[in-house]
Amino acid sequence: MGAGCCKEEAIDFDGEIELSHFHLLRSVGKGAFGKVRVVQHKRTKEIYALKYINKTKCIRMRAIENIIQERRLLEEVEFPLICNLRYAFQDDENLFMVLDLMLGGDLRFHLERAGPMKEEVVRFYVAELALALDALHSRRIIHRDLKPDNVLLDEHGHAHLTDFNIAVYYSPAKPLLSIAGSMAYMAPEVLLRKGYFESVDWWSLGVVMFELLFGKRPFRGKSNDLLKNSILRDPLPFPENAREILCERDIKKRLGCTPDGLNGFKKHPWFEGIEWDKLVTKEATPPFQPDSKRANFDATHELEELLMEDNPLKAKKRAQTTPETELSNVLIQSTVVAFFVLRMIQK
Ligand SMILES: Nc1ncnc2c1ncn2[C@@H]1O[C@H](COP(=O)(O)OP(=O)(O)OP(=O)(O)O)[C@@H](O)[C@H]1O
Repeated sequence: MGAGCCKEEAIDFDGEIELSHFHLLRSVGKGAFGKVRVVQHKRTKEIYALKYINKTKCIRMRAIENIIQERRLLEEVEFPLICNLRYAFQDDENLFMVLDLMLGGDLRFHLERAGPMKEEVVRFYVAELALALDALHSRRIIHRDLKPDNVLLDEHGHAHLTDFNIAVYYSPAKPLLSIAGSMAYMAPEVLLRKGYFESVDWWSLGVVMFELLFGKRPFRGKSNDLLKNSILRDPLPFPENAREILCERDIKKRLGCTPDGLNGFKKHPWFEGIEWDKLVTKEATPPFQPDSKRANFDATHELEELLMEDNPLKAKKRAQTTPETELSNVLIQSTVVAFFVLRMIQK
């Protein structure tokens, strides 16, 4: 008879949330600082996405401030069309964020798989994203990185805004100056460095709308200078019936930025037929439902994890500190302190 070798340790679900509270399931994605996998809470059986970020890598890539900001913003925002944060915790190696699971894949994946989308499909996504942007802006948050890669579909086909890595709080009294985001989606006012507010997100939404409709971006260039030139000077690309919706260089005329804000946007004839109230509650039926029998993500992440992972994710008790973990914890703590001191000074 074999010895009883593998009895699972009792889990204290009433204590602080930690990795051992979850079953680790398949990998669904990989970002610049970490990976994303499906997890199931062992007690509630709820399924989530777990985003985990290696602390050492994060320090090496000078990204701690972004990660802290992402977590902080997500803790304050809860909206049906945003990929919400449910729990956050850490162990010695990783920072963990448990998010709503989006099984429908991101819009970049769908663009690459099926090419340009039908107008009614794009209209639906643009309308949902407009509501998500408005929810952020009403909390004085600018996303700054809206692009198809950062829009995730749930299993029914509703669009959710995600990736708050470079999102920021803003004050109407203090324009932002820093250049942040993916250049192809950047508004002219970011590139001109004259200061900007939330109008930049409405511009990016226009670029996304164009890309979903036509399968290519409206402004292109082989170098950053050429791309910048294209964004600042090329003729505005929209077809007449939707031209002034977005990608309008004059901020005063850009929909979403006009004095009637989101209402101006909702009233535009291109959105005729959209039932805005039903969108917020997700009662509207999406015009495209992702295929639940196929993986809606790049399966190489999973393969890579199986074949190449030399340090697979495991639930570990937080250790007696080693010099290395001590160093990363000290670095993280001092960055957190510096971050909040800086914010207080800025206020
Ligand atoms: N909540 C989620 N549900 C399902 N899949 C997700 C979820 N969040 C992310 N993913 C998948 O994981 C991939 C990586 O996401 P992640 O946010 O880590 O990286 P990223 O978008 O490159 O951002 P970052 O700039 O933070 O690295 C996404 O492209 C998406 O396919």
